[in-house]
Amino acid sequence: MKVGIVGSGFVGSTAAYALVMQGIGREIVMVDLDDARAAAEADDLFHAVPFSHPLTLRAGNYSDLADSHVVIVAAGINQRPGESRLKLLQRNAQVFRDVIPKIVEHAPHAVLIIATNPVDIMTHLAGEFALACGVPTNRVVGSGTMLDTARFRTLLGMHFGVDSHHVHGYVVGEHGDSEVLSWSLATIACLSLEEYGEQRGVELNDASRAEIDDQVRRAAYRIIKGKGATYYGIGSALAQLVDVVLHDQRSILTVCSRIEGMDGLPDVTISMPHLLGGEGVIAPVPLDLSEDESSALKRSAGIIRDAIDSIGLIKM
Ligand SMILES: NC(=O)C1=CN([C@@H]2O[C@H](COP(=O)(O)OP(=O)(O)OC[C@H]3O[C@@H](n4cnc5c(N)ncnc54)[C@H](O)[C@@H]3O)[C@@H](O)[C@H]2O)C=CC1
Ligand SMILES: CC(=O)C(=O)O
Repeated sequence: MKVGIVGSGFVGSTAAYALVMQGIGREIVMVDLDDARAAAEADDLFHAVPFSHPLTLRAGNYSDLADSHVVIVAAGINQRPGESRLKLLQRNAQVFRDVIPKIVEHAPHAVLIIATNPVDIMTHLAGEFALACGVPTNRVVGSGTMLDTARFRTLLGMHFGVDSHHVHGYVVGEHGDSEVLSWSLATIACLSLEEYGEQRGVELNDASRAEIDDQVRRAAYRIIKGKGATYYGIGSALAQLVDVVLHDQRSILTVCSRIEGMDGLPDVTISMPHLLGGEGVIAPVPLDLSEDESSALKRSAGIIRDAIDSIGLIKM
């Protein structure tokens, strides 16, 4: 099972590392505008194989992506400290005009997993470019709010003293400043957070909610200020997505995909829980959000829609 990675910087190479460590896939090909960087990352990663799982890993060009089952796209620029993801839009849209048609030309049957920011809009663009080349939009999936959901679950787990694997709760909407934490639906052991907290004697007051909200929403800003980039969380999320596709796992994850006409949202690519399998998106799963969360989701969808409109018609 072959996995391509286009954009072999921090995110692309950390995703490759997570694949190697977990033995996901049998062959990995790393592509980058900067050939020397892709070659160096591939060499370094290949030396981890004897300590993990047998697979082959090498740098290549677009034609080497032929027969890939999945291609991760992490090409483009990253935020500078203090910069929002939306600020990257024009420059990364230009990168996608270059890379998506080349990927689709050489790997027409692959599921594309998009990580480049702003990921909702880049996934929308990738979907349009791919569709123009005959690839259905269900095969274009963005990592969306998988990372934000992981951050939310981690912090709730810490607050309540529970392993985050046993905390269920989603972040939906934009992977960005307007994202929506679905507090009203979060559960531990099938109990609402309030019920679980009451049982265990752990209070969840307005101040702790605000603190968790800030820690989730502003996580990337803080990490980028401290070390220039985030990559371990997203690398792990991307590896999970590859695993889901390669093994047709039918998992439910908060990826982003193009959603047309759901719950009064505009035609937009946005993160919601989605059922995912070997061909990418099977279906989004609408949530019964509270009134406030539902309004916040509509607002978030409007921000994504405006950003899509701001780059004008798709031209390749
Ligand atoms: N979706 C998410 O949750 C996350 C997304 N990101 C995003 O991932 C992207 C990559 O971030 P990093 O890996 O940290 O950046 P990086 O700068 O380390 O790597 C980006 C790579 O893309 C390559 N590249 C640029 N233009 C290209 C082109 N036309 N064709 C092929 N390769 C090209 C560059 O040479 C570079 O190696 C950024 O947009 C960042 O914001 C980062 C973290 C989380
Ligand atoms: C950079 C980014 O999108 C994140 O860490 O959430």
